[in-house]
Amino acid sequence: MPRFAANLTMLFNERPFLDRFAAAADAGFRAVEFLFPYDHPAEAVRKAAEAAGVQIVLFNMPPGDWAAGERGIAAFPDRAEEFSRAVATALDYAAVLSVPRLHLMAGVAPADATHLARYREAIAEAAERAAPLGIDILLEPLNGRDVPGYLLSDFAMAAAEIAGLQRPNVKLQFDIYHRQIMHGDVLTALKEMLPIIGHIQTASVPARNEPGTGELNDARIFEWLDEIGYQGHIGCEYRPLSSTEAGLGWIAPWQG
Ligand SMILES: O=C(O)[C@@H](O)C(=O)CO
Ligand SMILES: [Mg+2]
Repeated sequence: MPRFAANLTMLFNERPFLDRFAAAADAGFRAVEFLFPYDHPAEAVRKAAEAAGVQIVLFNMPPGDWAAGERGIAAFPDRAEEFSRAVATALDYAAVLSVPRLHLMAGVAPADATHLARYREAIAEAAERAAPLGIDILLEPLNGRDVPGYLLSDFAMAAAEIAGLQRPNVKLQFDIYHRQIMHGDVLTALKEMLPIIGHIQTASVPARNEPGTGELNDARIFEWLDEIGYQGHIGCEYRPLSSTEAGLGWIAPWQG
């Protein structure tokens, strides 16, 4: 049976961030993920998750100036010091929150030799510092329609980077929504990439709403993940069509 994690950046965001943990638990979720916890002290986030009885399975490292459109700083040679501080911040939060994986965003940058070399160096640094804490560093290709110019939009490139780095705690964040927009062939790719997948996320395509409302047979994909032996969580990273709760009918058959 697939295990779903509510993405608290997109779901239950009718409420303040710290209230979303209890709302997710009330809706039957036992796990959550989100983009960024950094507006709140780690201890406050830990207490909210603990009180709700939910496990936090993923969040992102600081991405630079998100409001200004930045989507990561890893690929920029002149941001190396800021990147090192971001690693420290993310690892501090992950330790308090007992979170086993962090998404490292590349940045909106050309995939030229300079940016690629720095990207690899940054991933290696994050992986090296995360390894003793048992934390995985995840790379997620983002589709080029939502994030034009993002350095990592190709799943084969992500797989090649992970293979090239040869660090067991660097893994792929396979977001089915981005995969379908960029390449399609979702079932085959999930099976082939399973050995390097550290986390999966889902949403309908193309509108990024509830599973079951788009062009893919999402129920079949969830069955497939069981068939191929995926053991991790599936992050529900979609924008509800109306309220979060009103749109949760799709999950009933999977909540046991
Ligand atoms: O798919 C996404 O957009 C997220 O998983 C993310 O981390 C970057 O926006
Ligand atoms: Mg995603």
